[in-house]
Amino acid sequence: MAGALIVGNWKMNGLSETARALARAVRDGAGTVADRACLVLCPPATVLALVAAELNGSSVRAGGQDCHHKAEGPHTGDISAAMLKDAGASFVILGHSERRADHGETDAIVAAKARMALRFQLRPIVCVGETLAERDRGAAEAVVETQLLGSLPEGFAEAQGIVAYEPVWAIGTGRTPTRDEIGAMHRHIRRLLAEREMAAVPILYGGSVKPANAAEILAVPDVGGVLVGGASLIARDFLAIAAAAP
Ligand SMILES: O=C(CO)COP(=O)(O)O
Repeated sequence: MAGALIVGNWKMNGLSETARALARAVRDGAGTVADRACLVLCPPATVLALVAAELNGSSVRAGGQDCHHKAEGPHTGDISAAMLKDAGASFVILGHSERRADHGETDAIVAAKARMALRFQLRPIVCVGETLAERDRGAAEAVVETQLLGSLPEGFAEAQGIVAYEPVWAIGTGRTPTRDEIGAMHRHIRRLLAEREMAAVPILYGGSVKPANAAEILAVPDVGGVLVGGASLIARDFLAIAAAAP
């Protein structure tokens, strides 16, 4: 896979008709950015199979937003890595801050989920990021380091795992870190990965990425792509973000 990874996290948005139309519009526009970006759509699990069917035969891939840390069993309401794979996913977002906050996901659980993803040939996108309070007290790098080291399983780099840096205070707020702040954190993550022989792992930035700031963010050294929430629900905006890849 060459070029920047542009991943759309639809979160809890998308019924069949809108999901199908959005997937189709992204698929139809993907050709114009194929030379510099790889597109991935992560819809809710209920529409994953129909999104994957729309994307079939195109360069755009589908992904899940979470998977369980066990392979199968008595876990009412949960979705396994094998189910995501079966529905057409090739990626899965793990440890998103909304899940860490709403579902008490610890680093150890995120690592166990990532292990499942690897077992079922899904590329895990493991999210890390500090809160505003943590940044304000100068703990951002330490927090991200702890999350990173606790959340990545053995074999992560070999299975083409991906890390996403998403400062919690930038998600859905319209507020983004400066270029220097993004660069410093990505450099920090790059060094931590390199020390563990994971230098090739792509590092995405996420948090209020829009067409207006995408070019600036994607040009920051060590930014290998973006994880897009709100703007991924509008095909034109998502494709404009992809077109901003250098
Ligand atoms: O959480 C995000 C992607 O996973 C970012 O969301 P927004 O792009 O809506 O800020």
